[in-house]
Amino acid sequence: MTDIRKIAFIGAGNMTQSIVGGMVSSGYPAEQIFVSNPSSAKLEKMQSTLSVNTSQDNAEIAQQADVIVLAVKPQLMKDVCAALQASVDNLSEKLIITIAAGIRMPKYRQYLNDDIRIIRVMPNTPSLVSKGMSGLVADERVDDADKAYITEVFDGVGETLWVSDEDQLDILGAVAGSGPAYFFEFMAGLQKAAVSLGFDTAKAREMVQQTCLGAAEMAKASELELAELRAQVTSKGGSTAKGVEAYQNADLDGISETAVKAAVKRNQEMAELF
Ligand SMILES: NC(=O)C1=CN([C@@H]2O[C@H](COP(=O)(O)OP(=O)(O)OC[C@H]3O[C@@H](n4cnc5c(N)ncnc54)[C@H](OP(=O)(O)O)[C@@H]3O)[C@@H](O)[C@H]2O)C=CC1
Ligand SMILES: O=C(O)[C@@H]1CCC=N1
Repeated sequence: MTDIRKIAFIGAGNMTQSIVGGMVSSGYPAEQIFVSNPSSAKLEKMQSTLSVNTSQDNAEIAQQADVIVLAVKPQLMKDVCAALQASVDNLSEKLIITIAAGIRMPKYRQYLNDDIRIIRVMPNTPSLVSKGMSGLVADERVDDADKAYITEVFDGVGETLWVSDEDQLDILGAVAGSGPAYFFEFMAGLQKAAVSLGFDTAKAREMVQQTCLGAAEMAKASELELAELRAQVTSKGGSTAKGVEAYQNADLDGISETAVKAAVKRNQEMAELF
């Protein structure tokens, strides 16, 4: 990192723990990271495992930070922002990052202040193991130094993709933000199948996770189309063809499209609701 700023995470939930864990592993100085949460257990864990600064007072850490990351559930965002607006000086001098799904930038200007510099980031939990995929979109008031800073932070925990507008961020969120959940669902199904045929859970899990990891790494390393990689596994008249046929008969592509569209729709609904 070339540009180290004091960064305060409001909310110490799953996503903050993934991002901060990945940041510390990638060398971001823990003493420049602040995390707040109403209850203490998650803070104590983060303090002891990552040596970051913690507080149960959002305003206290926001006040001293250069960058504020809003990482609470969308339904709490309005109240959390209102409390910050009432208690933190010079909000417009700070860079505001929000990772909440759905809620659009004009709402934050309404809740915080008209002059804020704001970037929306849509990360995912594999940030914890530095394999995250984060989408970003910035308000026009954000300058190149802010963009470079936040790109470097999220590149440190995986890969980043800037998108042109918030509609695209909703789609990216439905694919990459939610994607790990779809993937775990699929993995759990494979694991259950192995168990139902006689393997114990530990062995079933090992074979599923290593297979998925290998396939994902191969897809990333290869320039071949995914269909070609699939064809390489599928011997003519062999066993894979029968398995793939079962997935195709159940319309796996159609299921994925339905899932992504449902998640996009919910992002749009949350934009209206919160
Ligand atoms: N999880 C994911 O994969 C992704 C999540 N996101 C977004 O990240 C945000 C957080 O999600 P996630 O981490 O999963 O949610 P979690 O519920 O795990 O975390 C939210 C945290 O906020 C805390 N909190 C509640 N009230 C306040 C408050 N007033 N001030 C400060 N903190 C508060 C909660 O504390 P307590 O538990 O003690 O009440 C909890 O620790 C959401 O907006 C979501 O849309 C985006 C991309 C991916
Ligand atoms: O489920 C959610 O709303 C958030 C956004 C992407 C992943 N989790």
